[in-house]
Amino acid sequence: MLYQFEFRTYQRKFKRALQTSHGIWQIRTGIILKLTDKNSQIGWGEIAPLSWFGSESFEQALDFCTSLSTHISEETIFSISDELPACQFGFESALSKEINAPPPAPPWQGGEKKMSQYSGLLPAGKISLSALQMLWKQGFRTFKWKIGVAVIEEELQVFQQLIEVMDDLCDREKAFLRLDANGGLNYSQAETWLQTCDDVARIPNFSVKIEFLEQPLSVTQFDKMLALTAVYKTPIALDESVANLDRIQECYNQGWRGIFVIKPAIAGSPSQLRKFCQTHNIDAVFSSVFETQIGKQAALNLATELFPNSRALGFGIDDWFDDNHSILDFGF
Ligand SMILES: O=C(O)CCC(=O)c1ccccc1C(=O)O
Ligand SMILES: [Mg+2]
Repeated sequence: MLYQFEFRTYQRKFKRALQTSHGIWQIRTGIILKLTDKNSQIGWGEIAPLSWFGSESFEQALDFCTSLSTHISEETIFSISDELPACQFGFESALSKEINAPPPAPPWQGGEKKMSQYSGLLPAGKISLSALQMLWKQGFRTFKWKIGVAVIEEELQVFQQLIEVMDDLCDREKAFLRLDANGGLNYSQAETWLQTCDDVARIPNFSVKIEFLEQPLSVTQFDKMLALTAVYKTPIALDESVANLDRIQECYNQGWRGIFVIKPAIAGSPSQLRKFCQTHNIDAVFSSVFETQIGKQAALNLATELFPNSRALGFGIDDWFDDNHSILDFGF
């Protein structure tokens, strides 16, 4: 079967630039795909590359889309190179036709998931304290905070304030905090953070649980992260190290049984990812790459299918964009 293929690029501006240990990110660029079959049935997909994470770049994805003809087959889609994982995701999602019209309803308006099933993303630094209050009011009870951005002494201080504020907000319920270093710590800093988190777990009557430390060290230091899991109680989650399915498989084969952060939009072919997750019992956290509702819906559908009762979903990022200063033209 041949599909008529059309695409549009988009640009979305962050309200406040995303700061990670990789640097500062101001604008999210991506591509919306539209496939129309011979019965005029439409499937939508999204390519949201993250080149600093190891996926193809926006330019490479755009070159690929431009190189295709206006009518493409399933064979073309299922033979997209593994070098283009975000394209594999976008085209396969469009093929599945599960997303009917852009933009699909936000998941929390559909009623199938509550805010408490998402993790809200806090900005790096002290401003996280006011962001926490806002996200708490919206119903989030799991939060992720970026570390490895400022000097460690400063971040440890904000961390103590953050968990105190969280504990004060808790009324019999529990709250969870994830720390994401984006590979920006050295070994001794990683030890300091893990020890600090282990200490939090021993505070009597404390309502805040440190769920995990995400990607403390760089991708090249897999063995060291594996070693750290044997020393500290606080779990470690790999993110950059498992950016695509090949890397997920590699880390699994090298003995990783800690948490895997899966970002479906850059992980590669969803059908291959499905196969892997169905044959290996992994502890997974699904996470956003700041895709639009189209990619997000496809990613969440996969997450819910594969891990129906999993950890909070890392898709609590809706407040991050300023769409009055964005170019989002889905009017095909
Ligand atoms: O995972 C989440 O909760 C939010 C998404 C997130 O942190 C993220 C978003 C875009 C790029 C990288 C990352 C990351 O996890 O490092
Ligand atoms: Mg991360």
